[in-house]
Amino acid sequence: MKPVTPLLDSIHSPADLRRLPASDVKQVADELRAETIDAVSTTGGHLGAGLGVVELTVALHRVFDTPRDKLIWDVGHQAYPHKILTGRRDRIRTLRQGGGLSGFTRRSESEYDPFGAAHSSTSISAGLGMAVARDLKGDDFRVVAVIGDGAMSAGMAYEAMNNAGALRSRLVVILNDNDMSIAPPVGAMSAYLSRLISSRSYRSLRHLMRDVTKVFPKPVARAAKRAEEYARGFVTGGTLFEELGFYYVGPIDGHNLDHLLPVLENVRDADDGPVLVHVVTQKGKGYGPAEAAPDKYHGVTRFDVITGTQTKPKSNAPSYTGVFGQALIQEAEADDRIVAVTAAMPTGTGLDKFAQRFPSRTFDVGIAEQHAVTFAAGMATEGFKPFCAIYSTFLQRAYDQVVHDVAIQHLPVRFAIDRAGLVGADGATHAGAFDIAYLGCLPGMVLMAAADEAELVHMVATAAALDDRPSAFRYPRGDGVGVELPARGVPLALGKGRVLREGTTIAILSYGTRLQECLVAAETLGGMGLSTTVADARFAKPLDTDLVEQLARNHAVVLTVEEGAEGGFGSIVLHHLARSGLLDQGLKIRPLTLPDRFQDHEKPELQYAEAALSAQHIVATAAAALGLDAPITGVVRA
Ligand SMILES: Cc1ncc(C[n+]2csc(CCOP(=O)(O)OP(=O)(O)O)c2C)c(N)n1
Ligand SMILES: CC(=O)[C@@H](O)[C@H](O)COP(=O)(O)O
Ligand SMILES: [Mg+2]
Repeated sequence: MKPVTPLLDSIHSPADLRRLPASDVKQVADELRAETIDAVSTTGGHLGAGLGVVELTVALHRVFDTPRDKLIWDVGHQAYPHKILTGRRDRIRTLRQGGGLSGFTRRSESEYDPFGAAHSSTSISAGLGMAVARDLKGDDFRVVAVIGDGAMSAGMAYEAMNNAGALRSRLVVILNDNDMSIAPPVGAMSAYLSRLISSRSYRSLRHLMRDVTKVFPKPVARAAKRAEEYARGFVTGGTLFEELGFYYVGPIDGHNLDHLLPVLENVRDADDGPVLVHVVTQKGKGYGPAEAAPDKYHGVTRFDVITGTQTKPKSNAPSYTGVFGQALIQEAEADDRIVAVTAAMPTGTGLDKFAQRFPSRTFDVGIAEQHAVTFAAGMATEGFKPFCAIYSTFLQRAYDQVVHDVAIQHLPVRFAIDRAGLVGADGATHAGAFDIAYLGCLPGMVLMAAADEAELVHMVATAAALDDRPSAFRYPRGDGVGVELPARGVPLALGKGRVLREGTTIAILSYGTRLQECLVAAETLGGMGLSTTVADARFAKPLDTDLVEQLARNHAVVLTVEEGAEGGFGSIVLHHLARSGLLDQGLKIRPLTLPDRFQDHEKPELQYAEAALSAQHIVATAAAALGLDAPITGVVRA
């Protein structure tokens, strides 16, 4: 049953919220929470983070003049209540569905989203950029960046604060500290924030206001007060944020509107330098199941609001992530030099199981992909065998570390690249589209893509055995195809593919899990009288040049198929064929890749149809190369 929300029903934009009497604001927050829970129960998506910022969202839109004042949500996964308040309530039950609202902030979606996000720790940099641009233009809007404690583990946040402290531009940073990342937070910074909270505990409103008014005095008294402020910082030891040039306010109970509203009003009117407001919240606040298990309710499938039970789709196959985690445990049982590194995604990468088995050989470094890669490189110099498990999209952030710290030094770091290919509801920001291209151009890398879960087990073993160079193997989000798993992986012959089906006219060379679609396509082509070979390349680097040349020589048409952007596997094959002169003889080659555009959130199978990578698109492409027609039903590539 839909929640009853009379006040929320009267709010069509934050201006309506600002017109309500103060006595109504708490009820607005309660209704907003109920609406968020109900909406996410029908769509799935990120739940706990949004519930934790309901009061903060209401307070920010009430105090600041959005959208003229810029409100930037870090990651953007907590922005569903913000979307409801900013004119998108009518579409909130389309969240993350094809054609519906994005699960993150997005500039093209609303003027209330001044900066798009989904990868973490960008908000302070973006906010500072806006603040400095405002100053250069002589404008006077305010800029507020809301960043979580988990996101505060990333280097970018400190790069931005370092710059902000020096520039002294007017900027408000809200540190939303719920003492959680997706998993429990890790590291010294997290411990520091906990100490900060316990040493100051929650300040009374009287104390907070005294501190806040002390630091934002009338202009005449400003210089003297600044001296006093610095003196106070020395006496109390200050906070890290004060040392970086921010005025620190907090800790504040982020669910108490009587505290939030006056403090935000004061910092809104501050006209000197950056301010950091430390707000303490609870992830999942106000929804029992999410409060009890914030990790499990970070991202949810559809669920029953009464019981909290999430709908799990039935599957006959294990997830690739689970298979990876298990295969790595098997390898690590036999080789105590194997260690595992995750950047704040222990469950998402399957390393949670590895951590249970080998706690001292597992390293969760927090949201810090750059550090994760160089840390792994350092371990490799000492003879360890690091497996750095990072989603394809998040590894983008650590590209220079992959090049400079790993590849140039030929260090045998193993990259387990999860979420390779399209990921569905998280959309373009999370798609693993580029890793084949960005790793494929690096000299000396070994690159593999698993065609099914058994292949993945062998690739883990292959990487474990590769001691003299860096390697990477990619696999997608979701479940395998249900093949039998080997008891233990067997290292593959380096740079050798395999032929699964022999034909004479068309050759399909697959790299990754599209192999299943290629086999279906070959069957259809066979039915059309077109004899078709299907091969699994296994390696993009080193490329199986014998196999590629043989396919080119013995077939009229060669298709390459991959779940990656242009510039990846197909390009490597094309370069080889061009250089060896095999394109000079009239061979028809068709590289099938992801399209040259960012694909929106949608069900993965529809995304692949849109990308023209489904079996019927493979058939149509092969047939068209021979001047034949093979009609496509359903989604046609845009
Ligand atoms: C660069 C990057 N790495 C990893 C992630 C995956 N991720 C999304 S939210 C999140 C936890 C963020 O914690 P916090 O900032 O404290 O926000 P909370 O969910 O607690 O509100 C992580 C690890 C990401 N979005 N971006
Ligand atoms: C917001 C974010 O980046 C993560 O929560 C991400 O949505 C997780 O994706 P998976 O569900 O694929 O682990
Ligand atoms: Mg957090």
